[in-house]
Amino acid sequence: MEMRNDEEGKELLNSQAHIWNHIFHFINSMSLKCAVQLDIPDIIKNHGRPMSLSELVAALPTNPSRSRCVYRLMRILVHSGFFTKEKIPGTSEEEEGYMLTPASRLLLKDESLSVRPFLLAMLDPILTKPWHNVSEWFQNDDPTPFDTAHGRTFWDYAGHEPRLNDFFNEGMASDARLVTSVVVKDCKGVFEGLNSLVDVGGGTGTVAKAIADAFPNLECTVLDLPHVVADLQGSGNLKFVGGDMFEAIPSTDAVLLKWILHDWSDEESVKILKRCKEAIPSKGGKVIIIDMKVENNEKGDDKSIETQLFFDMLMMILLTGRERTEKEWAKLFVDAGFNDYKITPILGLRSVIEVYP
Ligand SMILES: C[S@@+](CC[C@H](N)C(=O)[O-])C[C@H]1O[C@@H](n2cnc3c(N)ncnc32)[C@H](O)[C@@H]1O
Ligand SMILES: O=c1cc(-c2ccc(O)cc2)oc2c(O)c(O)ccc12
Repeated sequence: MEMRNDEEGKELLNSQAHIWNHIFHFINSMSLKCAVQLDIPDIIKNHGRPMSLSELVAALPTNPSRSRCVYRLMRILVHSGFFTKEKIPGTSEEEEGYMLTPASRLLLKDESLSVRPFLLAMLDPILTKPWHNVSEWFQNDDPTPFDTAHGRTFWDYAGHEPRLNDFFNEGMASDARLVTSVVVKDCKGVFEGLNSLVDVGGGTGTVAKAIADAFPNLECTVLDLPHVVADLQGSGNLKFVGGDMFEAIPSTDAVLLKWILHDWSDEESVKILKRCKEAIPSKGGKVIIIDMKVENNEKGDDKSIETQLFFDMLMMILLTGRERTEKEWAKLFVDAGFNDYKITPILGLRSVIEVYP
């Protein structure tokens, strides 16, 4: 390629930088994974004041010859907003130490809304391997790149690999704590008047437990795959049932589907919704969906557009699912035989969608 004038030269350099930044994006994720595996966020938090590089190196289980490399790791993570550098009180003016930011606080081990389990799961070779099989999958007829990489479905793999199962269920539970705190506080009306609720694909029961506690007269049941609920004990108005939502859902006034339908294709989602319709009364029954409603928009700098595109790709690579616009949600409801729906945005991209028979 020949450079013809200044404008073209500038464009060429910008294009090269654009490609380099895309090629090297994984360095941000992997540097963060390394910091989390070394427990750097917890070490800095426990230090209680800005932590100098030498204090950090001394607290880490690393080879002493790596101290300059710790500096380089921290430098990229300061740049990407996971740590800041602040003056250390009581030291000479130049001395600076590392502090947490709101983002690295969400990576602490004992933070109730911690994203740590998801970070470790997402960047584990089990879940990064399928990304190397995407072009192969485009040319074969496997259900997902995950199947191409591992020879079985995500849910089957999770049932046989406790590490993935534990990270995944822990990650889901921390997200469930965040969403439930909002739903139980701001969407009380959604559950009022109901006597029973089945949380289908309710995982380890974080959401159902919070709802059961907030509404003591509501009988709550978690239905999930047998390996997920095997060791879980219900109490009071909460119980756990092992089963398959494609086969049957226990009769109930309302079914809750939180982060379920985006895991599945339209055909599979219609099947699930039909099972839900069979489980609820045709008068007064409803399905309560908590999921993303996305905009049909791939342009723009808005961070939330990037998040929705990432989630949509994640659903394509690991599962057979997708993120949906309001029009796409409405088509699912009609195809499953429902008559009406109401969407209430609750948290960022996520909404409560009440669907009526
Ligand atoms: C993305 S997670 C959502 C968990 C929970 N609803 C939440 O939002 O925290 C999907 C859940 O569906 C469950 N699941 C997958 N296939 C299922 C099936 N055939 N029947 C019942 N549950 C299933 C998984 O075990 C998992 O707990
Ligand atoms: O495999 C996943 C991961 C997530 C996920 C990752 C990171 C976060 O901060 C939040 C969520 O979410 C998933 C999900 O909602 C799902 O239905 C299936 C798989 C995953």
